[in-house]
Amino acid sequence: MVPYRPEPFTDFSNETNRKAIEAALDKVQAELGQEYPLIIGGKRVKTDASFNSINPSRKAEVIGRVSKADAELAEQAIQSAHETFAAWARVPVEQRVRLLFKTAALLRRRKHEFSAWLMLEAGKTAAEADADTAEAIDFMEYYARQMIELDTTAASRLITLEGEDNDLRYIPLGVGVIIPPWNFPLAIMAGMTTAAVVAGNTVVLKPASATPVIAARFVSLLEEAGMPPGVVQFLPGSGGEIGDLLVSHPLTRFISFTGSKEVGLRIFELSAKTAPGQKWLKRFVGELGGKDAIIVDSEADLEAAAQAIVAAAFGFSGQKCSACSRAIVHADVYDEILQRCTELTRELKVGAASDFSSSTGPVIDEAAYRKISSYIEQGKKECRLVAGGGTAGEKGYFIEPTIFADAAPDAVIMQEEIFGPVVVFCKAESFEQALDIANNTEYGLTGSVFSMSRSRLEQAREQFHVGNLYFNRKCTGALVGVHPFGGFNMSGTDSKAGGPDYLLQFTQLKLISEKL
Ligand SMILES: NC(=O)c1ccc[n+]([C@@H]2O[C@H](COP(=O)([O-])OP(=O)(O)OC[C@H]3O[C@@H](n4cnc5c(N)ncnc54)[C@H](O)[C@@H]3O)[C@@H](O)[C@H]2O)c1
Ligand SMILES: N[C@@H](CCC=O)C(=O)O
Repeated sequence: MVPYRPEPFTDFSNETNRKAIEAALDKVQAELGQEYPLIIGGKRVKTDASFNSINPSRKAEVIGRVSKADAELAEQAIQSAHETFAAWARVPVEQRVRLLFKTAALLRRRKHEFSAWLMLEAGKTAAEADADTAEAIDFMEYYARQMIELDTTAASRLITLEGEDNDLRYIPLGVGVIIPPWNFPLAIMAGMTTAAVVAGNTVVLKPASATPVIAARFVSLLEEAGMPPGVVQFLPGSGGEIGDLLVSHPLTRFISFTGSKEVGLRIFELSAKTAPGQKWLKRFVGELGGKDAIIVDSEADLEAAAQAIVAAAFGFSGQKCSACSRAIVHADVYDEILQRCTELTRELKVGAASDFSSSTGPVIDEAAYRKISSYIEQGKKECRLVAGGGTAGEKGYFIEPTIFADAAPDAVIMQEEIFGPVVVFCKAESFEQALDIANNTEYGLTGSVFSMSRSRLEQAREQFHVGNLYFNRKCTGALVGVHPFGGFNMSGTDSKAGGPDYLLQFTQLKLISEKL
């Protein structure tokens, strides 16, 4: 087994690669409109109730028609996962690990196809889609190795005592409910699902309603790689309709959620209640929102800072929990940075994600379009609009990359997660004040500091309270195994996805001691 290394990104300026993704787009385009049933116990279940997944770049285009689970089918899914758990938990680790290696290999061979699905269903440009697919591969490659590490080293960490044979092993928890977001609809969904599965759990996967087709295709890939029936139930449906049942069910042992603070808090509170017949404390793993800031010090590489702000603010139209939604800039360099960011932003082209000339695509759906548009109106009341602000909702959900300036630290658009292509500039009179402004939201996910001063970087290392802190680089783009990902406060339980401790959340430790 070779050491883990992150999957290289694809250079689409290379003609061969460009032709490959274009061919994949043609192939996927021809497969649009298919029906996607639920999968319970390995059986396909087609329901009368269904919903369409649409292309946010061309909202008249149906990506697929997806069956919709109701309470009865959610109950069946939990029961199926429960019935399968005993057998799956006994499958040797090397077989569970092999499932992830084989799935990663299948995905690697078909990565442009899956990236094409991401371009059409999630509105990701080729580069953003490729990064999402690469991260899905990385999660599986990394968690497979982590599971081997846990399984082979646990007992060796015990203090040996003469006259005793002591064994320590990581065993699974039970039935997990996996609830991923739509914004990394392959990577985060796959990472959450396969981490739980490789640890020996069985799961009910409720995909995000905006991106169920990519999830369906990933589950099929797991089956192709040899996953037994009943290990993963595929249960698309309204979170509002079946979410509470899944979360509060007595057979649910843990919930792994990635999404908004609002929904995450609801699930966290619900999971704390003990249902009749429940005989464990449910575990909640939650990765929630962010209001991430890039601080630019008076002594900084201003061009690098401006490039990073624009890339982190408008990549995937700002629809990343790690996005730079606040630029906190020292007064000495404020006007210069703002000017440069404005220039760079005006060079961006918003368009259909499958149009290779687009710098960024649409936002995900009507609700997001309306929410971001309302924040833009709020920003016009609170701040100075410097770039963008335009919207175009006729064909798709397009919003111009938007810059606001001169915000007060407690402005609404400086405090609340917008989750769109909007960045707000705020002036700081000192580095200390910049840190105070950066720390003054309820979140704590990512942040960056641009400074050439070692003492200020060290001050930020201690005082900038975020789970992923970057120096002199953008605040998005964590790599699996390199930048374990998760944050503080209302950004969640800091599960550190892609990190050495992540699998621990889906296992429990058993000690067996024998007197010799
Ligand atoms: N911290 C991270 O690692 C991370 C990563 C990606 C996204 N996010 C956050 O996710 C949010 C955007 O994603 P989103 O719009 O999908 O979030 P969301 O909270 O609207 O939905 C997340 C998931 O929860 C489901 N859901 C909705 N209501 C539910 C309910 N009542 N019960 C059970 N499930 C329910 C949705 O169908 C979806 O699958 C942003 O806040 C972003 O910051 C965080
Ligand atoms: N892990 C991703 C963000 C995931 C949330 O949307 C990054 O580091 O940019």
